[in-house]
Amino acid sequence: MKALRALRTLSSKPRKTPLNPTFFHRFYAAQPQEDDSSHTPSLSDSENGSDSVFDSTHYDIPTISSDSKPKIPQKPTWNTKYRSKADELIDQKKKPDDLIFKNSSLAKKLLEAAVCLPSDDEDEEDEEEVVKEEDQKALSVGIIGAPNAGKSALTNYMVGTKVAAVSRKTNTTTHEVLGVMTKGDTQICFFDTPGITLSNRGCPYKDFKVRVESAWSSVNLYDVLIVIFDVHRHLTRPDARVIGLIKRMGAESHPIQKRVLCMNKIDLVEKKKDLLTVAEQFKDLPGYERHFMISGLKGSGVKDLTQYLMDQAVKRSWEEDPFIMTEEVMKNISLEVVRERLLDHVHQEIPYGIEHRLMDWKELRDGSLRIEQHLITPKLSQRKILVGKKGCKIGRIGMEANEELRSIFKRDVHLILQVRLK
Ligand SMILES: Nc1nc2c(ncn2[C@@H]2O[C@H](COP(=O)(O)OP(=O)(O)OP(=O)(O)O)[C@@H](O)[C@H]2O)c(=O)[nH]1
Repeated sequence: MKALRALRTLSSKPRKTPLNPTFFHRFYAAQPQEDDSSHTPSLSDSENGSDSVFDSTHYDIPTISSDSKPKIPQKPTWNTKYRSKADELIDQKKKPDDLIFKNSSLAKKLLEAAVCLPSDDEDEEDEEEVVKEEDQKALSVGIIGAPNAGKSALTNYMVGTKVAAVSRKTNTTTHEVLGVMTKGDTQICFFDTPGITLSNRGCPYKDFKVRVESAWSSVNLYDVLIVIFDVHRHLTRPDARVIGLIKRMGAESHPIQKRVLCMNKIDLVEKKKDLLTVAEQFKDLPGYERHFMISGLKGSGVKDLTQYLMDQAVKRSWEEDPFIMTEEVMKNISLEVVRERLLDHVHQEIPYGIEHRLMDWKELRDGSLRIEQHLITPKLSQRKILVGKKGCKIGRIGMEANEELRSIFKRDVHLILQVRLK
């Protein structure tokens, strides 16, 4: 939500569609916060020992400067004898058959692509051009689905950076996050709605209620609504509530909004004909303009979906500056990245109970970032699990997060994570 607000302020123009005015419960804050540890019962040194702190300067982490040393282009390491044999097989000169020719040229292209360095043309493709306001097109897209359906993973894949924590547990989307994809003259803003669910496992009731209400109230405000569900789960353990959601959203076509149904996680479905059975089940719903079979995590089918969305964009000036990643957004990303690592490494229900705060954010003279975050646990036992033996768990979380932040922000990052008791 903070990211959302921060990005909105970039635009001097008032937003035409008021997007989701509802108050979202904030699980964590992106603003550096006052350390109120003075108000909490103080810990003895042994309880709050140095192993509860991860400090990236204590580890041998490569720096941007060490990375940027000129790289000598690597020569292929294959044995030339085998290479010429492979060439021979691929060419199949003695059998000029159409299919063989197609396969061999495809295989050759793949080989070439695998060994060649990115060309200057590809670099240029990534460069964004200034698009005049009168030429701009825009689209707002909401993604709705049951918890764990893969909304965050799909958003991340399409936007291309970490905007929402993805995890194995449900209800990880604790606030609405805006992802912006700008390609050519078109800008698409994605709204990753918090899960609509009838089960409140893993999150307190009050929070749960706010989330459900806010998700429903935002549904009608988007130009396009993606209704997403986990098709693998649907085939193995169909959930009546998910079927209810799909049917409800597709019951009748919306006067303005276009709705599409996305069957996600197709990579997990072994028998592909099972997908057709599911498609058949929902094919008569008049509310959906298109059906897509996708894997938001692996990317299959996402290109078609993205193209469909690009085609829906209308002449409207962009809401967001495509060139700027504001500090506010960076702060949120730093929290999301750490949270994602946390969810990956701590398999108990702990991540939902801890408070996650950004305590300090500084851009240093050399351009690097110093980021300090605190993980505050309600129980000592939880703090111990998070810290791990001699600090190995928090160390691992910190190392991985530091590395990822460095690659997202393209600068050196000095990350400090402190685990402490409430
Ligand atoms: N194999 C596979 N796993 C996926 C796919 N999409 C998402 N996942 C996994 O499913 C889990 C849930 O994904 P999320 O993107 O966090 O789901 P969500 O709908 O945002 O979840 P909530 O925040 O709880 O509403 C994660 O472990 C993802 O890695 C997919 O296409 N294939």
